[in-house]
Amino acid sequence: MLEVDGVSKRYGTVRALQDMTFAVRPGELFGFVGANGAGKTTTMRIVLGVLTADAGEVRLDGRPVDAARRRRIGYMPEERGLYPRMAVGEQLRYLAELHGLSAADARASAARWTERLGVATRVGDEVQKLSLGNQQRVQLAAALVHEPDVLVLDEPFSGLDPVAVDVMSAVLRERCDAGAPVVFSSHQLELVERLCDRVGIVRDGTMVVQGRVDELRAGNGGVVVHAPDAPAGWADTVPGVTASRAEHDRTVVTLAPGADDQALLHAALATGPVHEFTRTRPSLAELFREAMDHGEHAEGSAA
Ligand SMILES: Nc1ncnc2c1ncn2[C@@H]1O[C@H](COP(=O)(O)OP(=O)(O)OP(=O)(O)O)[C@@H](O)[C@H]1O
Repeated sequence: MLEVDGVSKRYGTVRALQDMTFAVRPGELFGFVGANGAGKTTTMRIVLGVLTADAGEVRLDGRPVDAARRRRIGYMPEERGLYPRMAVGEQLRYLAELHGLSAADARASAARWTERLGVATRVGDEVQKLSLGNQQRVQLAAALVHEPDVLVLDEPFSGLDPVAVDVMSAVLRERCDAGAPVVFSSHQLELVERLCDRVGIVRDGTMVVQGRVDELRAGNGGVVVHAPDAPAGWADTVPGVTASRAEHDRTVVTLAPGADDQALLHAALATGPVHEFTRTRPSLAELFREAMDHGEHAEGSAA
């Protein structure tokens, strides 16, 4: 389990992180989202020890992350950081050996990951000669080549074509299924929604929303009702309804988190026939916008 606990960080007068707190469990894919400058990269750099926190602690399996524990983390930094003039295979073997693998294991691991990530034919080429998307595949191979127990990836999907997105998604899911905690940042919210078990939304250096994707989406639900004989405002007095509006011949109702939709259904049926009663769920993008607008603290499920 990877825990970021009460981490704060300033760059001079800029407050980059304020009491940043979240945990990623073994076998969990955690999506880290937030506006530009929200503090995602700073958090990841602190996890990897590239930066030191002013306050708070990062723990791996309950213990502060020291040099030995840090070696168990696979990291894809935002600034990437491969050696442009070194050949792909040589670079991966070097990184694996740097993390303690024997020469034979490093060779086998580099071969396995370049094959898995579709860059096996490029092992002899300098990194700078690869397209950006292929460099990114190599960057993921670099994060994985020492067989880490934990993955921390800063925007691994940016700039990838749809096929590469599928490869990257499959590999991340695979590592999770093997029991690793995996955290990655992304601005591609549809992808995060589809891929992640849990998400955290960061605003101004603080985690403002976190929870299971399905629970967060279910918690703020709405209902579209088509009850043609219902009088205007029929839903307004139903318990649990926080807002309702007419949209063409439908009523669009917002329910409070956890409200019973059956009370609404009974109220609709009491007005006459009901031809449609559909639960709608906000997308992660809508939840994100809401979190940016309001910024209140909200917990989807216990962290
Ligand atoms: N080296 C630095 N010196 C001064 N301020 C910095 C430095 N690095 C980051 N910051 C500031 O810290 C805040 C958090 O930046 P950070 O890069 O962590 O955000 P981010 O969520 O990763 O953003 P993005 O989505 O744009 O990558 C921002 O206000 C940024 O301007």
